[in-house]
Amino acid sequence: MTIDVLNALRHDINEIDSDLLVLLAKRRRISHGVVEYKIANNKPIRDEARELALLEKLIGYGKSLGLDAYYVNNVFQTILEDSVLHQQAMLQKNLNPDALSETHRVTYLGGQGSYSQLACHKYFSRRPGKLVEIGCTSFDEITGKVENGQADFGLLPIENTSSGSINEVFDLLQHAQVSIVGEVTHSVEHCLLANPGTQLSQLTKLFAHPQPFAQCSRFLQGLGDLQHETCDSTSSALQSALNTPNSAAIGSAQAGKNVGLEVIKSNLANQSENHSRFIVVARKPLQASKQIPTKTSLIMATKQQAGSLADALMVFKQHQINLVKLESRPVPGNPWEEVFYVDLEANLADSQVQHALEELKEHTQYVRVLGCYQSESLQAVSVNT
Ligand SMILES: O=C(O)C(=O)C[C@]1(C(=O)O)C=C[C@@H](O)C=C1
Repeated sequence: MTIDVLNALRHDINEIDSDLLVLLAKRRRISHGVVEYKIANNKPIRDEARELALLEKLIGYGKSLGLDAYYVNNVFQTILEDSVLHQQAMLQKNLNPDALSETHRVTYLGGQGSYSQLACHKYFSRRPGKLVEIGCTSFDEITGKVENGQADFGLLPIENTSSGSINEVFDLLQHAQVSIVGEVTHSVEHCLLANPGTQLSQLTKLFAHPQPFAQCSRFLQGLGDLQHETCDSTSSALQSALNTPNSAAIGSAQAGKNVGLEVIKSNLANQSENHSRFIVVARKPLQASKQIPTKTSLIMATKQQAGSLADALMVFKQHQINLVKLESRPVPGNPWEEVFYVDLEANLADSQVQHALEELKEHTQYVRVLGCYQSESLQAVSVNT
């Protein structure tokens, strides 16, 4: 085969790929039309029976074209996830027209290439409008900018599959005057990034935010005696590595590429599936539609008596509310007192949630709702392939 033949084949592939994109954009536009029907008829956005029927039909058709079921299923699950999340975001915009304006001023930790920036792009890609990004160097600064109106939204990492809950953010939520209005999960693929030509064996110093250090602890133990320097954010770690000979930073491959650092080792995280969940906060709460899956987050301090936490949790059971997260944190200045962070798989507007909150008062010193928001963890429908 000559190079001309290869070029001709690549040209054909390019054309097909462009056609696929045109069709995907067209599909998305049509699904936006479906939202209007669902809003007008008060129907849930997600229709799992329709998704199942669609996937089964496509898998069958794919087989007749020589495409295996696994491949077809994967491609269309991705398309459906995009479709559902887009529709849900549209519905939320429809419900909160003033809060979700044409320009979103968003503040997050770090700058170019930080994981928070990647998560911010993912979240706002489904919420059309001009994005004005404001990088910060601490979580306090993020909530501060939201509180004083310099930013409309703030993005805070709250938990990670390798390192667990991010306590600093939970503690901040005790006093910050913000509401949780959304969440986004982003996969975090840590790499060791160094100036081009640097070998692993030459490294004497490592820069990273405390979170990547914690999430890659097993890999780092195996590296021996390297000096660790903690940085405010992954972006500042990258800059430090860039300016320090025989050093490296922990960050994403994309972030390294943006600033001219090379990947010298990838897949560093303790868990192969390393994901971070971020919450999106705003000054005022947003209304969350009952047509989409939602979470309600709250903080409560139980009474200082035996069994009060169990009694409080029983309230959720009695009202058949699924509790998906429970985290305890000390109260600053009050030794041995704890507050509990609770995520419920429910909508604040549901009557059973309202009743539960009322009953909860009997077993707690205080309860504060942090927000009710669209849950972005979508469970894919399961198809027999
Ligand atoms: O058919 C619908 O009801 C749609 O909203 C479209 C669509 C899709 O993209 O195919 C999206 C969401 C539903 O869960 C099912 C299907």
